[in-house]
Amino acid sequence: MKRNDYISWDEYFMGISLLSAQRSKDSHTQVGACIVSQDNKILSVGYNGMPTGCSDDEMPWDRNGEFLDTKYPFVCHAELNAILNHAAGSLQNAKIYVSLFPCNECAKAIIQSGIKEVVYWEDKYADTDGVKASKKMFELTGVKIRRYIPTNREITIRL
Ligand SMILES: Nc1ccn([C@H]2C[C@H](O)[C@@H](COP(=O)(O)O)O2)c(=O)n1
Ligand SMILES: [Zn+2]
Repeated sequence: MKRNDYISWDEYFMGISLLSAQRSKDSHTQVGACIVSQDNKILSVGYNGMPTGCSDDEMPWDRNGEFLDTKYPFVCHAELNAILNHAAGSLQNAKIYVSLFPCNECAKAIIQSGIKEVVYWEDKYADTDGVKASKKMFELTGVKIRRYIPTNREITIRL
């Protein structure tokens, strides 16, 4: 008999986004992203981290202080990493599952890559101009945004 308590597509892809975030070295905010084709094939994943070749141990992870002493000018966002990690093929009409609503820079990359839907977990920076700009660009370009509705399903993975 077929089991019927399997996870939904949304749970599967948001789960992968949240799992990917666990790879982040950022102690304040860990972000994960999972890009999926129209027919629910996983195309790419990413998380926020320093650019390849920039040592996680040497780069700053601070939030405050002189700009160049903080993580902000250096860290590569989860969404951008997921887009760039997709080495081959097109992202046209794809969906992106993200654990945090995209900033304006990632929004531009999402739009330019052809992604047509953003499914997000959290929008904790909704009051910032960056996120307001993202929403304006998504609206103008017809990129659908949808908040993931938590199901409260618990899955234990013993590693
Ligand atoms: N949509 C986003 C927004 C932010 N990030 C990254 C960039 C930083 O590593 C971290 C935010 O740090 P905070 O200011 O909360 O200390 O999250 C991202 O990958 N995607
Ligand atoms: Zn971003």
